[in-house]
Amino acid sequence: MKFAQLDDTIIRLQPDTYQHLSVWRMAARREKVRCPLCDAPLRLSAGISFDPSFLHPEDQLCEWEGLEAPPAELLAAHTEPHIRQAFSVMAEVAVAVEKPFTTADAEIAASVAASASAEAMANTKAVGSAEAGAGAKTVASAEAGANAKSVASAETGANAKSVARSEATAGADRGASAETEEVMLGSFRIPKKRSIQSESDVNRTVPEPPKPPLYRKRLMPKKTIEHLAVRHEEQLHPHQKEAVQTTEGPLLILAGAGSGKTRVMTARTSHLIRELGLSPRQIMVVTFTTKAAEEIKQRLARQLPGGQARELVSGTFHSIFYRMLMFHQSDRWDQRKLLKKDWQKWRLLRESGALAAPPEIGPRKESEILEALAIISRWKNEYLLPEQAGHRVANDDAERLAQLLYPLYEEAKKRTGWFDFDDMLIGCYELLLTHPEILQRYQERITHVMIDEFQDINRIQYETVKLLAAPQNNLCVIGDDDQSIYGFRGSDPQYILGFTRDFPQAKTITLEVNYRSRSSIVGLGFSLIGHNRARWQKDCLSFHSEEGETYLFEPGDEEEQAARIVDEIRHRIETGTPIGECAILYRTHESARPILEHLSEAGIPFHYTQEEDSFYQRQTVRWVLSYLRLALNPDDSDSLKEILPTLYISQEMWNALRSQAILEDMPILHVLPKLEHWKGFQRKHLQSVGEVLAACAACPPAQALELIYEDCRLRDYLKKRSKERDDRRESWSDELQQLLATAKRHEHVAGFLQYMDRMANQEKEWRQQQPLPGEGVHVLSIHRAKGLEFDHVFLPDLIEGSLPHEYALDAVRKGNQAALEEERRLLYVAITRARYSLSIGIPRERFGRKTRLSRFISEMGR
Ligand SMILES: Nc1ncnc2c1ncn2[C@@H]1O[C@H](COP(=O)(O)OP(=O)(O)OP(=O)(O)O)[C@@H](O)[C@H]1O
Repeated sequence: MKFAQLDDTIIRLQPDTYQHLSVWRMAARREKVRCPLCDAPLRLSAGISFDPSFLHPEDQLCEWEGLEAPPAELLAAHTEPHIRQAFSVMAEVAVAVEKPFTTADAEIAASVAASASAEAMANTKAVGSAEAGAGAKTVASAEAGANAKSVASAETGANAKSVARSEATAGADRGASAETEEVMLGSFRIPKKRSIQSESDVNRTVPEPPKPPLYRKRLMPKKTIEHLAVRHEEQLHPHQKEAVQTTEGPLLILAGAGSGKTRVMTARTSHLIRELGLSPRQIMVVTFTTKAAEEIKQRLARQLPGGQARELVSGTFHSIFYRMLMFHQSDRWDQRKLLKKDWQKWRLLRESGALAAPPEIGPRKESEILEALAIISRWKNEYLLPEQAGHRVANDDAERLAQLLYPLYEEAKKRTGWFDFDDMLIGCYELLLTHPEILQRYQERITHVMIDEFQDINRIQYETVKLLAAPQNNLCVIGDDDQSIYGFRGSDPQYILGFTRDFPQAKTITLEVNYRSRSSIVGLGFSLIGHNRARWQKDCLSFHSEEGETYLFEPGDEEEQAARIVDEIRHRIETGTPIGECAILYRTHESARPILEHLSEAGIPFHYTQEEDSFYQRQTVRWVLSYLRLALNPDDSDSLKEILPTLYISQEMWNALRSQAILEDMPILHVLPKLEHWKGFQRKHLQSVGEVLAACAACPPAQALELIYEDCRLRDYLKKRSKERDDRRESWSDELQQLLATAKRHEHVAGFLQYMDRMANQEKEWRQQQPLPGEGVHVLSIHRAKGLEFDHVFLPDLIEGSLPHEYALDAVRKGNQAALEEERRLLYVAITRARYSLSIGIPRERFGRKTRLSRFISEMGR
């Protein structure tokens, strides 16, 4: 149904009220949104492809379910003018669910409030609450009103001031002016300059209400794509067939996304064996992932008799090269000596004494060493040996450090027998180069080489392949320069772009028909990628004439974005989509967390490969949660111990503190300021921390967090710490905001803490227990999605700083466009994974800050 009751008010779902969806969703979670007829708690279902509605519980039959408009008699009981009603509803909901408005809500509320008469305002319930009207100054957002109110009601008058202060900072962050004097009106603050005394004044000064967020819009491609004119009855398009049947000499297959590379590779291998009589042992097929190699083998197994497919030399570069090394030099390449992780390399450097050797290195942070190791790895992939790298002109400090460390790292490995992945590539190349007899054996045995995803090859891989393929050079490379997304690992699209220079006799075949995606999806991808300069110009045709679904949606923030995606997935599953055909592809892991939490809450199984450390285990998150735990239990010594560094208390003081607590038989938090050791200002601060935490226990969790960030000075501490560590990413700030966003969904601190504990435990399960293939939604990074396809694809956070990523924007500011081109290719890969529908999320706020639309949106569509 399209309406519901929230306390005494009838709320209606129609385009001009959609901006309240996130608030109403939260009220619904607390069972405050009910059916006016049967009083059942209603769920808000607001996905992407359909308009929102309120739903009864599945087992509740009600004759109003599905009703579009409230019956007249119901409306008659709610006669307030629309504007006043909207204001009142928003104010009430904000207080009822203790959910501060987003900035967008606040702006709308402020302008709605200002456009109604002051008198009308005075009549609304929210106006006149003494504590809210305390005349707090300089708060820029309506959030502050709600906060000030709940803090005051928790009888922490002193804190109201500081919450207001912290909100002012947050408001200023989001671009609102914190300088303007304001007055309280209900839960809202209106700039004092805007008189609310007379209607005519109001009319003169009222700003236009901001554009309401877009619920959903069809995104049409800038460039129209033609459809394949002639449908071919056969399994292969004539160009695909030509690629399959061209078996002698070098061959470059330039293939657009979804144009059938995997199909061609399988058909070509099968053709070589079945038609030309080659043994599978003569064919080497290199794929980018082990999974892709397996897929080709499985497809071949269906076509070839008796286990022949298993004899094919196939796999990733690393796996094939490693097998060769093990065969010829097994003692040198013992797998137990493989440095798989960066921290192992760092430890090796540290323990070998390399870091202490040359004085130029000086004391270095772990992050600097790891950055230098990444540069070393890139150099090795480019086959730049230590001496050559040492002669390069270093671009920055990180490269200078890498130049110093490179020979030391190589020396340390040599001495101890350890090796890394890059050594395997170099090892194989040098083995073939220095042992002509071994090379000749391979050259005679392997007569045909095929390489998939050639756009992501690096120099050392390419040089090795050239050795193996010689002298016949039956080398078939397949790739799409537009899908080159591993620049940071030393891959370079220049190799695919320069293949015909290296092999002038090479034949080039272009596959231009996209068989995978519906036409508007193909069009969006093609329009976008056309903005890259460093690429082969290709035409693009769509096999399918149906348009498909391409949506932009604009949720208030990342939480609402996650809720919308999950509602849409639930709807798709209910209408028959297999669950494994839905995929959420993200640029960075921060985008995944709210989505995983919402999927978990909705009980929808998902596949997720954790690539980074757990959000819930990060130091900043642990500190914040420990503060909250201490607020609930001042005797929680583990939590106090955890936050000691943030209070500038050394571990030595810990014993004194514990003894004192036992002596005085008092909670440890209460003993804290009493120790004799403290200087005046420190004692004062510790005293205030105790008081603030006592107040936090009674606050809604979002307000409690604000108090901890500001009044316990956790934000100051984190800022200082990150400056000292020269941490340019400042990820702590995003972490604080993510916690705040999650806290806003909870009513009580205890409930929020329980939820976070549950998520932390579930996250461990997410890592270990994956649903069976096809039985879960896929949540994966765009990098990992390469080569895959799904019916419905969701792309969250298409905003500046996320995609394109901040580091690419930084590079652009320094005049380097290459990173931006790689970001564009990443988005191209993401778009072209979708068969039927593509939904792009643009949250208006993220991490509590206003966002800007990704520049890529206007490049691809309108
Ligand atoms: N000739 C064809 N007729 C019908 N369907 C085809 C044909 N060629 C390929 N397809 C289908 O198109 C889809 C994309 O094919 P495939 O995965 O081989 O493309 P790809 O070029 O490897 O894609 P990408 O590089 O984007 O990962 C698959 O579902 C495949 O079955």
